[in-house]
Amino acid sequence: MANKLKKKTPPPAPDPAKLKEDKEAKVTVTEVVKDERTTKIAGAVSLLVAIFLFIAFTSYIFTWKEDQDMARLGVGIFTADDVKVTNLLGALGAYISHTFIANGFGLASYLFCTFFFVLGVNLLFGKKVYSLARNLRYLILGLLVISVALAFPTKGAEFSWGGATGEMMSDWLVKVTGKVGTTLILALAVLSYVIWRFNPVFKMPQRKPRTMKAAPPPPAETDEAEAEEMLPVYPFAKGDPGVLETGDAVEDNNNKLKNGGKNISVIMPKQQAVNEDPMIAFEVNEKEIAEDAGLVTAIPPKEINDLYAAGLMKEPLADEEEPATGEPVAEPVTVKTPRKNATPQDMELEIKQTVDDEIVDTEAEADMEDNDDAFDSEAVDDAGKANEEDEKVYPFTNFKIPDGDYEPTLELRDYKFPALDLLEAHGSEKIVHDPAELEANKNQIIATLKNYDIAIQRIAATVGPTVTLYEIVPAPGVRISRIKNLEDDIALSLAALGIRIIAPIPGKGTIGIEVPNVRKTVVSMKTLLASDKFQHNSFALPIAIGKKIDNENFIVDLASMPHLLMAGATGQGKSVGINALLVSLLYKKHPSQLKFVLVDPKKVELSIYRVIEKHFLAKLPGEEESIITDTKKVVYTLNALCIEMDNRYDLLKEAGCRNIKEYNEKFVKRKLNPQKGHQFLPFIVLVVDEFADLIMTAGKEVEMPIARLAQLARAVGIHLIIATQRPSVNIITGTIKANFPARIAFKVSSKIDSRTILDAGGAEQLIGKGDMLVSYNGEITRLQCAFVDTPEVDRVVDFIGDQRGYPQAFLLPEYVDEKEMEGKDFDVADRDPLFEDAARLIVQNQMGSTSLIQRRMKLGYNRAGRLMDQLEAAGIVGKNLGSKARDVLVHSETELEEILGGF
Ligand SMILES: Nc1ncnc2c1ncn2[C@@H]1O[C@H](COP(=O)(O)OP(=O)(O)OP(=O)(O)O)[C@@H](O)[C@H]1O
Repeated sequence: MANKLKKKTPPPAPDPAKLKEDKEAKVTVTEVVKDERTTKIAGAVSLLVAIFLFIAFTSYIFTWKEDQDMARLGVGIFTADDVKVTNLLGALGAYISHTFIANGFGLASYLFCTFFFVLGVNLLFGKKVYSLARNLRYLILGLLVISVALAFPTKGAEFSWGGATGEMMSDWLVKVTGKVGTTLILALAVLSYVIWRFNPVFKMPQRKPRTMKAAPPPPAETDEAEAEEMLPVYPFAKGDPGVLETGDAVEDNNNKLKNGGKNISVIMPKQQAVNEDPMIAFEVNEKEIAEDAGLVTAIPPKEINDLYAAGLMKEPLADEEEPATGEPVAEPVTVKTPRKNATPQDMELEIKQTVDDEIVDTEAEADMEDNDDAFDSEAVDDAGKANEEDEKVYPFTNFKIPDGDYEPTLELRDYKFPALDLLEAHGSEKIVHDPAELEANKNQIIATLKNYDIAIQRIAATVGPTVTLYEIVPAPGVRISRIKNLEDDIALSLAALGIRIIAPIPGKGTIGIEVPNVRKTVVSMKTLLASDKFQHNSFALPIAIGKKIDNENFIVDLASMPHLLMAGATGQGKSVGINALLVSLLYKKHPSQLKFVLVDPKKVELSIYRVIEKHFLAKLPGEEESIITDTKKVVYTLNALCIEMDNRYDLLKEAGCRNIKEYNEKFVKRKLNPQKGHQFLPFIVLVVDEFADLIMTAGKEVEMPIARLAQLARAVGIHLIIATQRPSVNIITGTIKANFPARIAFKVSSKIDSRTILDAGGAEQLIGKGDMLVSYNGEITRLQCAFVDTPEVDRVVDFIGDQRGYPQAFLLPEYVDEKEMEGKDFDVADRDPLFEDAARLIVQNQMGSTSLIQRRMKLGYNRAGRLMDQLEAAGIVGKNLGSKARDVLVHSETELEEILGGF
């Protein structure tokens, strides 16, 4: 040691000339002003001024009497010899307080403290923590309103509550409007100021959330500053919505967090808050976070026990369970906040742009009305004036119909599409942001990870209607599987049900943690249907299902799905989901284009649609009820649908078309002869509300036709929506599953059920009430299902049902149970009831073709073949000639009537 000390030689003295030269070259006044330290010092000074004013003013309230004589000396107070002031801040405090309070604005002068505080914080932290412009507006208006409001009722009092300015303005007001007028004006002004400044959401202090709706309405010319006013507010930063930095403890009652927010900066990106889908970027100061690591242990043992009891401890998801959250809508855009004196700890404003652009702000709601009109009139226009234009785009069919072409809607040409105002917005359409909740969850996630020595680079949040997605970018070298294995720990530390970890989010290189929001937002059907994506798409069967986490509307084409399997435990939103699908189709399709076959073993869920029987429903010939509830009838109906499918395939084959779209186009262009059985083919959507019930009672009899339809019916425009409460393997068999690539899972009771429906876990962790996972196109997306209430559906179907419909429901082909017909084939007495009709058809057309009977009489192949055999036996047609049509032996109808009369 001694040696070392000895060896240590003093550094060589710097060359003074050189030093001088350097200094002169580097330091300029501008640089001093721009220097980060100068700004920080200015910030500190400003904060000091705020504190100084606060103490001086407060002290003045108690000492003004003693000090007022001194204060009246003006600046002389600083030079007079015998000055004795009692203000805590001495002569300066007394003088300034007197100037601000007595000569100025009375107690409203406290607003100056907030102004300097805001200025100080902004300068000190080198960023726009609070909006200065907004505070300036609050200050100016507050000074005017508060000073007059205080001066008026306290006129004549010893203490100058409203200051000289307040008194002067109050006197003037009294002179102009009288005492009563002044009272009213002031009451109004104070009320308006309070509403503007502390808006009504502050009435709920238990959570202190702030919705977008709660933001003050922006003035006509919305600028950046105004936009900021719509940002959420931190509880402790009351009145300074938007941004938080270095907050003290953010305490969330639900999460029992203590001391969560220190040294973490949060920026609420204003642009997104105004639009929708805010991406809230948290920047993490890792060094300091280490101190927060103890947070997890802050959960009391009792709560941990509760969480165990609530079943929160669960196995981590297996690899193949990891679902994709939505399509990669747009890559996050990173915008460096333009500001001076950037330091390594500086924040970045990360904005995740979304595709969708409606909802969330109040403006969108106002637009809704316009959308209603546009949507409505467009549909009615298209339907009603179809033949007034030379060439028109047929409503929602996506092909053009020139003059002279067949118009399928002609029979119901006055049909009016339901208007959007039949639906409700369901109160809050606004995504609720609770910054305290976000902050607390973020801190918990970081702290939990930190506990396991997992460092992260960044964490960002996307607030959805039901859940918030926290995206984590782990530090280089961190194994993803480690984070995945912490699912239970994170769920435990957040004390919330329904947490899912997606590691990694496909295509993004981040890890997602979905945490349910404390306050959830209802996604109304109305918003979805009013959206541009729904109104202007080229889908054959557009269905609005719900909203993704990033608030993008999930609107897809049922025709390309092409069938949908829905499962979910009872009470989790299945029926609402089915109604949402049906209502979206009713809003987009003309009765000539779409028919529903509704199967409802529960007998109550779909009966509401009975009133649209003559417009949109299909049923078996001779049936009273159009909603099928009886299992036997369901079997008949499914088989009838199979016959319809076969018949349609025959038609398509004959027309040389590959699918229903080509066929209908050809038919509309009058290239197909209706005399040969051709007709415009509407889409048919089969909806089964409780599939499990059917399988239990009819088993294979139901499963087989369903599987057949699912395999083949797509090209001929028959689509299936099958829902079940019990997604067990004996209900959703391999055959069914294989043919339903698109599946929806509402909350289910077990992971096994989730695997049965989605081939992946996750649905057991949903939170119910329309929270769902959709497996579509190989991706699993979490959605909040659109909500449409029964009264709304009632209004829509009544609106349709009140209009003129077809004379009867769309008739499906008749199905006769083969077993019932056995042994009756050639018994003349037991001849098929349709024998005479078939005979007339054959004689009229002079064509002994089984497929003609099949198509025109809407019969299955077997029954048509049997009829043909009976016709042969009766001598009406000749022998079977293989692929060629049989000879017709009766050449006129008179001759036929004679033969028939003889039987
Ligand atoms: N998308 C949604 N948004 C908000 N709340 C919903 C949503 N879907 C369902 N709910 C709530 O959940 C309740 C139950 O929904 P629903 O009747 O659709 O359940 P279900 O799964 O069909 O039940 P069941 O199988 O017993 O008929 C509804 O009354 C509603 O309050």
